[in-house]
Amino acid sequence: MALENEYRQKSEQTAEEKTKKDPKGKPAKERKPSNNALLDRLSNRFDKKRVKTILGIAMILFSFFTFLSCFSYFFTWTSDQDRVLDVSLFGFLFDSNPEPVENWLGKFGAWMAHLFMYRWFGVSSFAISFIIFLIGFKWTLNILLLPIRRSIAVAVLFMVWSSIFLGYFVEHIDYLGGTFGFAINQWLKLTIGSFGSFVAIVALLWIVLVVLFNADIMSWWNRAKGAKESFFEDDQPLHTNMTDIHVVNTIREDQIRAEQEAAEVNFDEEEEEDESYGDGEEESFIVIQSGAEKTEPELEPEELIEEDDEEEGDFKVSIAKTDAMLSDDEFNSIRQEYGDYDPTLELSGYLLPPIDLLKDYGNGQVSINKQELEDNKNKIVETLSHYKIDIAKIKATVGPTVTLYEIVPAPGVRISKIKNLEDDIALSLSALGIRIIAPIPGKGTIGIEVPNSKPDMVSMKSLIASERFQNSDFELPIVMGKTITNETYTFDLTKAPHLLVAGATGQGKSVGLNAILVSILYKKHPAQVKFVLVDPKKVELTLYNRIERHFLAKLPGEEDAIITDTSKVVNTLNSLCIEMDNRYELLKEAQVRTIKEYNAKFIARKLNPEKGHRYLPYIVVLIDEFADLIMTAGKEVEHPIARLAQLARAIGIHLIVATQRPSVNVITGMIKANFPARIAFRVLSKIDSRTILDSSGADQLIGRGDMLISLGQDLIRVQCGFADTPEVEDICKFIGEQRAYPEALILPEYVGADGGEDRDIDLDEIDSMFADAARIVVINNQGSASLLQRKLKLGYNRAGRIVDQLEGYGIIGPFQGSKAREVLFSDIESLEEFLRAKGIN
Ligand SMILES: Nc1ncnc2c1ncn2[C@@H]1O[C@H](COP(=O)(O)OP(=O)(O)OP(=O)(O)O)[C@@H](O)[C@H]1O
Repeated sequence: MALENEYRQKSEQTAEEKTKKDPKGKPAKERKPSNNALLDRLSNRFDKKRVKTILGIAMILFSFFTFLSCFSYFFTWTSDQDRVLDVSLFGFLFDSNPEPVENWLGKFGAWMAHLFMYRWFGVSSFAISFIIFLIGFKWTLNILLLPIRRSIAVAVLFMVWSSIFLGYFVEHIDYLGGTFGFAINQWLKLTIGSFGSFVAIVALLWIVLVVLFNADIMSWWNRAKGAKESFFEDDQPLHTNMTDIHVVNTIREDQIRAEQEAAEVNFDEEEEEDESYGDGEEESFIVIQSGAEKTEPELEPEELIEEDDEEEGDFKVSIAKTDAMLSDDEFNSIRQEYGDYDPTLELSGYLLPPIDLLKDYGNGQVSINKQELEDNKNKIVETLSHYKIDIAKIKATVGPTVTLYEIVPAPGVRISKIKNLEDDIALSLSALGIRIIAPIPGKGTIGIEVPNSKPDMVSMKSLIASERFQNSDFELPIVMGKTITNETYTFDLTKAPHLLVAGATGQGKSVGLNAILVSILYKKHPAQVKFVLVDPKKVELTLYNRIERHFLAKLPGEEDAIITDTSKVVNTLNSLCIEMDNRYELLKEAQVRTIKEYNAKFIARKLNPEKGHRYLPYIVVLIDEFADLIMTAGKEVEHPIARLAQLARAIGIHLIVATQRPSVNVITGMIKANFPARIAFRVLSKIDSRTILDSSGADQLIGRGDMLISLGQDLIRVQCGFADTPEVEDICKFIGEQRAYPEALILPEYVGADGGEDRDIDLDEIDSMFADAARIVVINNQGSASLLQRKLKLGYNRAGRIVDQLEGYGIIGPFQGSKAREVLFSDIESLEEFLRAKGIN
């Protein structure tokens, strides 16, 4: 119905327009065309598209002309050269010599061929004809034979190179390398000699291949051995299978469509018989002549835009034409030209730090002291024999700092008996840091780890340069150190997915954190990963200030990216929670489950940036001195950390939390549950070791980078890689001096804690029993109104109000249905500190 009405309205409008026409049937505006209208029509006639088409035809002709004249040059140059040598085109075309030239395309052909073949690039100049033809063809027929920009780049670079190449080998045939190739070779041979020139030319070819195709020679060779592929498919190794791509960059697609539309407009214009009737708008419709009003049923009413009738009874209908569709080939060729999205493009010249910024400590080999091994073995066997434990077999594996003695006990020996002898064996070996692993998982032997008297240092250089690390295809590769069997220990932070690091002061924690950061810096581009660094000690991470605009993220309006102030930590963590929620929203819209899938889709241009999609870098949040933070900010930090730890793995936010004091009020159950991956440097007590690792062992480490890593399953003893502060400084300097983004990655704004959760609760309104109620819920570890009712003899309503206030202050968690509310303070001391800070008694 609505469509019918619309159609009727349009018919009426047309009738009105008809009455405006003069008796001869011409539209009123056409009767006296003003000068302006004429000008408009002229400019319409010579619009950009038409000029392009004309130029395109000229270019195609010219390309054929240059091709033929150059081709004929091979046969005619000997007789023509005298005449074209050193004369201008004009002088040559209008000289008085009546004798014809030999070139098949006359004087102009002879002159052009001489220019291309002799004066410019020799035979390689055919590339010029090819480029002109390609552009002409595109402009004329709007058909892309090959990706234009890429083809020009390929043609020009190869033209230059082959001209030099031919000039090197065949000096006496001028038209092979042209004057360009000849002159460059002259200069090269003079400067670096004949052999040097040859090497330079080969190197230049390599550079050209790398520049154009990011050439990986070996993979080409392998592919060449396999299937035969087309030239331009071959040279774009990054492209995914084109047929899989369903969405193209919409801006680009619209442009192409608009261009095609424009092309047809002009075409229609010429078809029209009475051009004086057409104005710019009318020209964009196909004109269908019909006998009478019968056309109506065949048209969608909304498509009918205008009727332009000259004679009564005749019915001329204009319909809006539908959008032109690209053929599959056209679509793919455009996409080929555009290529995948490259997140690193903005800093495309970025260089990863070179390995020589790191120092060698030792020769990277484990030094073996046979005498020591023998002595230790004897002492172990002796000690055990004192306790009547017989050994069937003993074997030693020497690591950088520790040697593992594997024992196969005689049948009938109880394993726990050996385990209990830890201290006795340590005494007999007079060594610290003996650890007994009974049994070694998956081996059926008992391990005794004994520190070497002269431990070897593991340099970060040897780890970074290791094949295992360099060949790893992890998303966030970390190389931590060497295991007891001297293997490089690497893991993927995204799989961890969060790390808890603990160790008493001076045991190598800061060095370990540097190893983590350095690993990522040696493998990742600034577009791929960002760090949020929290350093309450204010001195440990300041080195990384230099890479702020490359690798760091910060809150809007903040001066420093490295956070040293506790209150800012709370804001930053909450801001990260917002970023997490935003990222989940993006993932939902993209219908993917992880950041990896999301980025892959974005790179393949399947997600539209206009809809808020963007390439998502990983965010690594590193918090040093977590204990300090918990002491000052309490639950305010614990809460967002727990939230991030629970949810952030899929959207690429990974936490590394380090602490000197791994006590239970710092590493609470909530934190522990969400940090399955733990690294323990030496701690001072068994209890601390249990808190961090859920087992003892960290208290028996020897310090100086000796550590235990648990990524969820087994405990692995690793000697941490060492990179000294000046080395880290050099790496940061190297990165910092390169071109950077205008600023650090800006995190979403968060209305701070001072203005956040407890802002809407007025201190004056706080119940006089609030502090007591808070103590009761913390002591009883139960956040319920009924508890307060009972203990404080309160009415239901007042107890309910106090519970709301406790929640508002972050002392208890939100309402959880039938479950009791979670109490967010684990001990009364931290609550008292919190209450004092808030001025509540
Ligand atoms: N992997 C290692 N190899 C060799 N020596 C190391 C290693 N790690 C640490 N050390 C030595 O131990 C010293 C202290 O290390 P580090 O500064 O990392 O301790 P820390 O645990 O961070 O102490 P704090 O918590 O007080 O900052 C270093 O200066 C270095 O001499």
